[in-house]
Amino acid sequence: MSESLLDPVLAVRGLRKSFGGVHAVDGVEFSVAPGEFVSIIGPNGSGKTTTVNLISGLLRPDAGTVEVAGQRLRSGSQEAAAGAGIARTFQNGRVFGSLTVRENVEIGLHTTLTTGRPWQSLARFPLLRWLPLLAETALALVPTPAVRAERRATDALVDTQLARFSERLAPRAENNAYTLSYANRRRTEIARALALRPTVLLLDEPAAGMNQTETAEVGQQLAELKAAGQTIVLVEHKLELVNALSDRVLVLDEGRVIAEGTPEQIQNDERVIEAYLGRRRARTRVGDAVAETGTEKVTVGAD
Ligand SMILES: Nc1ncnc2c1ncn2[C@@H]1O[C@H](COP(=O)(O)OP(=O)(O)OP(=O)(O)O)[C@@H](O)[C@H]1O
Repeated sequence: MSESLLDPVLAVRGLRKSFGGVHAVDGVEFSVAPGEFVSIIGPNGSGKTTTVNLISGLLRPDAGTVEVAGQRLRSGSQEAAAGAGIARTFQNGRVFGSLTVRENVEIGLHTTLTTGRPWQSLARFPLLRWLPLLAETALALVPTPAVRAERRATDALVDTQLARFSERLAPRAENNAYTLSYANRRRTEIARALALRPTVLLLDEPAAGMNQTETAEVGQQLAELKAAGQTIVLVEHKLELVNALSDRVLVLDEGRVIAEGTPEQIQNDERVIEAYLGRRRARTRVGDAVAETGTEKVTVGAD
C-alpha cells in the first residue's frame, strides 16, 4: 500500500531525544497510512526503542511532534497516546505475574471504561482525586445495570482476544501469569494491546527470545492482523519476519532514518548493507548473540 494515497494515521516529525551526550533519536520523521505495516530495523542502539517510547508517550521528546489522525499528541503523555488509539508492547514483555491472564488483558481496558469509572476528569485535581476513586469503588460493590452491561462487553472483548491465541491463552485464562511460558507472556501482552482496538499498534520485538516455531506463529498472527486492516509499526531484528510482513521498512542508524522503502529496496540499499548488515556480519564473526537472530529462517503465511 502506498503511503501517499491516504492521509497518514501516524505522523512523526523531527523527533529528537538525547541522553546526556548520546543522540538516541536525531530528527526521525516518518508517517504511516491506515492499514499499513511499517517495520523499523537497525543495529543495536540505533534508536528504535527510544522512537517507540517517544511515540507512545513513555518519554518526552527534546523536539518534534507525533500526530495521530491529524491530531497532535501532548508530548510525553502515555495517557494522551493511549487516548488517541496508540497501543504498544514492550521489548522485554510486561505482564503482571500475580494477575491472571484474563486480568492482564483486561487491565489495558481499564482506562476506556466509562460507566464503571465516573468523574475521571476530576482525577486531575489533587484535592478532588478521591471522588472518582470513591465512585468507582461504590459501583464495583453495587453495580448498576449500565455497569453490568459494560462488564459484559469487556468480558466479551477479552474473550475475543484470548480466542485469537486459541489453545495458547484461552485454556490458561484463569491461570496466574507467572505460570506462563515466556512465549505465552508475550502473547498475553499482545492480546492486552489488541483489546484496546488500537488505531496504531506498536510492537517492540514481539518475537525476541522466541524459537523458530514460536516466531513463525507470531508472524502468522501479525499477517492475520495485517489482513484485517490493523495499522502496525513493528520494531524487529528478525529480518525474515520483517521481509515477509512489511509494506515499508525504515532503517535507523545512530538515531537517524538512513533508508526507507519496500523490503526488496532495503535489502539492496548500499547504506543499509554498510550500516546494518555489514555490522551484523562483523558482529556475527565475533559471536554476537543478538546478531544471530537475524539469520533465522522464518516462514510467514501470506496475507
Ligand atoms: N534511558 C536511557 N538512558 C541513557 N541512554 C539511553 C537510554 N535509553 C536509550 N539510551 C541510549 O540511546 C541509544 C538508543 O537506544 P535504543 O534502545 O533506542 O536503541 P535500539 O535501536 O532500540 O537498540 P536495541 O536493538 O539494542 O534494542 C543507545 O545508545 C542507548 O544506550
